[in-house]
Amino acid sequence: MWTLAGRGCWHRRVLLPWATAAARPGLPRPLPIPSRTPAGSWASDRLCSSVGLKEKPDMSRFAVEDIRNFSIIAHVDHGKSTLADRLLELTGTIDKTKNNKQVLDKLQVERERGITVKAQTASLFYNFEGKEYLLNLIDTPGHVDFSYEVSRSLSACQGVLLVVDANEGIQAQTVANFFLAFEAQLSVIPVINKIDLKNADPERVEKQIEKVFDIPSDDCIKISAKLGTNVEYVLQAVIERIPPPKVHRRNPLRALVFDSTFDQYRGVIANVALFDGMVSRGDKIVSAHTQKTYEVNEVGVLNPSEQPTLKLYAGQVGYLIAGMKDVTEAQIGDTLYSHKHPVEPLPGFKSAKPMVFAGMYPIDQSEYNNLKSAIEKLTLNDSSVSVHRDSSLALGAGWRLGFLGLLHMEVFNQRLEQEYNTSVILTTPTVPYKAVLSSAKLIKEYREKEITIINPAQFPDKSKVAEYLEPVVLGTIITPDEYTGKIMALCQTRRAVQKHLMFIDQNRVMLKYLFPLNEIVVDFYDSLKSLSSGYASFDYEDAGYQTAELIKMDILLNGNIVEELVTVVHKDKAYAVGKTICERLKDSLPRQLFEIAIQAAIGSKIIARETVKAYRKNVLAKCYGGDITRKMKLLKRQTEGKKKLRKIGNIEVPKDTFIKVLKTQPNK
Ligand SMILES: Nc1nc2c(ncn2[C@@H]2O[C@H](COP(=O)(O)OP(=O)(O)OP(=O)(O)O)[C@@H](O)[C@H]2O)c(=O)[nH]1
Repeated sequence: MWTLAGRGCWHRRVLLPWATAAARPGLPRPLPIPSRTPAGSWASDRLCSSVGLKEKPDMSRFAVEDIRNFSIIAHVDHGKSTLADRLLELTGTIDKTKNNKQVLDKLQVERERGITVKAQTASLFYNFEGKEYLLNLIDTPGHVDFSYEVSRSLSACQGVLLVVDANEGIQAQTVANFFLAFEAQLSVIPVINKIDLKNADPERVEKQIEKVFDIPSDDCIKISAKLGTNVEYVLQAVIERIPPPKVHRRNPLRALVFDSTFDQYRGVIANVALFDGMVSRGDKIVSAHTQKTYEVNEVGVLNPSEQPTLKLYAGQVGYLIAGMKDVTEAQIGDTLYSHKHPVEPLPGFKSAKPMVFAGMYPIDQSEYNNLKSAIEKLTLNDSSVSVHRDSSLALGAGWRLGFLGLLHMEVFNQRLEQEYNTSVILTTPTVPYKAVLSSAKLIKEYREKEITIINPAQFPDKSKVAEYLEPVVLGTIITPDEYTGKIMALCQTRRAVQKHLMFIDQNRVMLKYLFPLNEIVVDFYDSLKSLSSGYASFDYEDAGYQTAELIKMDILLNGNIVEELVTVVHKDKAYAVGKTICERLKDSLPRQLFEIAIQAAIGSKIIARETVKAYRKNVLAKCYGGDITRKMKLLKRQTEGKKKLRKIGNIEVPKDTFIKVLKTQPNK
C-alpha cells in the first residue's frame, strides 16, 4: 500500500527538473497568446494543412529541444477529449467549428458510449513566442479497464496533463493515473477543468491536489475546456514545464512500437516513438521481436489523420507502415532498428494482465473462420486481449478470451459486431483462479505445481487440489463522507478487508480495500454508484492471490447444463448466487410452448430452482385477416430474430439473456 509520507516531495524531484524558476512561477500568468500572423504562419498551415498537402513536410526543422511529448490523463468524463479538441483548435490543427466534439474518439463504440477506449495521438505544430514547437499529444481513456492504454502511452511521453473536474474533484482514476505518471517519472501538470460549471469549486480541488499528490496549488491551471477558457495557458505550461525527450539523433535507429492499428489495405500501421536515429521511406528495418526485416513504405505524423513526412527523427512520435501483414508481426512494445545497425532493444512493456476470461463462440459454426479472422484483426488493434483456442461440446469450436474488465469485454464484443459484422456467444466471465496440486504424481502429470483455471469447465476436482487460490485487487474508492457507512457495508458483503481510510478534504473520503477480484468484476461498480447516487468512484490494481474455498456451480435448463453460465463461486456465496441466477433467468427467459425448469447445481446436488410457465407467442395474433405481405414481413422478422437465439436442449434463449443475467447478479 502506498503512503503519502513515503512519496516525499516527489514534485520537487519529478516535476521541476526542466522548468526554470523564471519560466514557471505561479501559472497561470499573463501570456502573450501565440499570434496567428496574417500570412497564416501557423506551422501546421505550412506543414500539414489538412487540405491538399503538396510536399511532404520536413520534420528535421524540429530540433529535439523543440519537441514536447505528453499525454492527457484523468478520471472518466473529466474532459480529456474536450481539452484535446481545444488544443487541436488552438494550434490550428483543426478548424474551429461547433462540431468539434471528441475529435480524437474515432471509433463508433467511443462515439456511441461517449467514452475513449483507445489512446489517440496527434502532432500539433505550435508557434510560441516566435518559435515553432512540435507537440505530440496522446489522448487516453479514463476507465480502469483501459488503463493499459494509458501506461503504454506514457512510455512515449515526458509529461502529462492531469485533468480534474472542478466539481467532482479527485476521483479514483485520477489517483490511479497520477501514480502511473509518477512511477514513470513524468512531469505532471494539474489542470482543473469545467470551471464554468455552476457548482465548480476549483479552490477546493486545488487543496485536494495539494493534499493527495503533494503538488503546490500554484501549479494548477484552471480552465473550461468546453468554452476554451485559459486553454492557452495549458499549451504554455506544456512548453515550459515538460522536458524535451532525451534522445540521440546521431545514433542508429531505435524506435518503440507503442501502439498499432490494422488497415485491411495497408496492413499494420505502427505508432512509433523514436528514441534514437531517424527513419524514412525505403529504409530496411528489423523487428527485435521477430527478427524479420521489412522495407519501410511510409512514415508520417498523425495530424490527427495520417500525414506522410519525408522522415521521422529521434524525439518524434509518428507512424510507420512497413508491409507487416500478420498479427504477430507488430508486437506492441517491440523495438525496430536499422538492418545495418542492430541495437539493444528498449525495455518494452509488461504485457497486459487479463482480469476476466470468457468463452467466445460463433452462433453458427459455419461462421468460425470469419469470426477467427475478425478476432485476429481486432486483437491487433487491441493487443490487451489474450486469445486461447477452446472448444465445448455444446457450443463447438471457439476461444477463451482474456479481458481487462467487463467493460472491455463488452466494448470488444460491440466492436466485433459493428466493425466486423459478426455475432457471438459469450460465456460467464470468470477470473483466473489457481489450484495448487496435491500430489507429486499430479504435478508430474500437469508439469506444474499450480494450474491457472481460466475456464470453469476445467475446474479441477477437490481430490486433486491442496488449496485453491483466488486473485485479489487493491481497490480505491473515493466518496462523499455521507455514503461511507453504506459503502463499508457493501464492501463487507464482498469479502473485502479495509486497508486504509483518509479524508481528502472536509467531506470526501478515500477508502482502500483488498477485494477478491471475483467480487467486484461483474457488478460492484454498479452497486457502488447506485448506493452513492453516482458520487463514489472506484479503481483497482492487481494485488496477487489469496487462499479461497471455491466450488463449481452449474445452471441447468430442463436438465441441460447452460455452458454460458457455468461458474466458480466462493463456498459461502454459492446458495445466494445460484438462487439469484435462477430468479434472473426466470425473469428474462421468454416463455415457450412448454414449462422450463431452471436449476442451480453443485455436482449432483440441486441448490436452487425456478420454473417458467408455458406460453405461445403468436406474432400474427394482431394481424386480423388481410394483408399477406405484412404477415410475411412479421414472419421474416421472427426468423431473423431466431438467429439471435441459442438453443439449449429444445429451449430457445435470446443471446443477450446471458449478459443480462450476469450483469444484474447481486453477488451477496
Ligand atoms: N461544463 C463543461 N463541460 C465539459 C467541460 N469539458 C468537458 N465537458 C463535458 O464533460 C463530458 C465528458 O467530456 P470528455 O471530454 O468526453 O471526457 P473524457 O475525460 O475524455 O471522457 P473519457 O474518455 O470517457 O474518460 C462531455 O459531456 C463534455 O462536453 C467543461 O469545461 N465544462
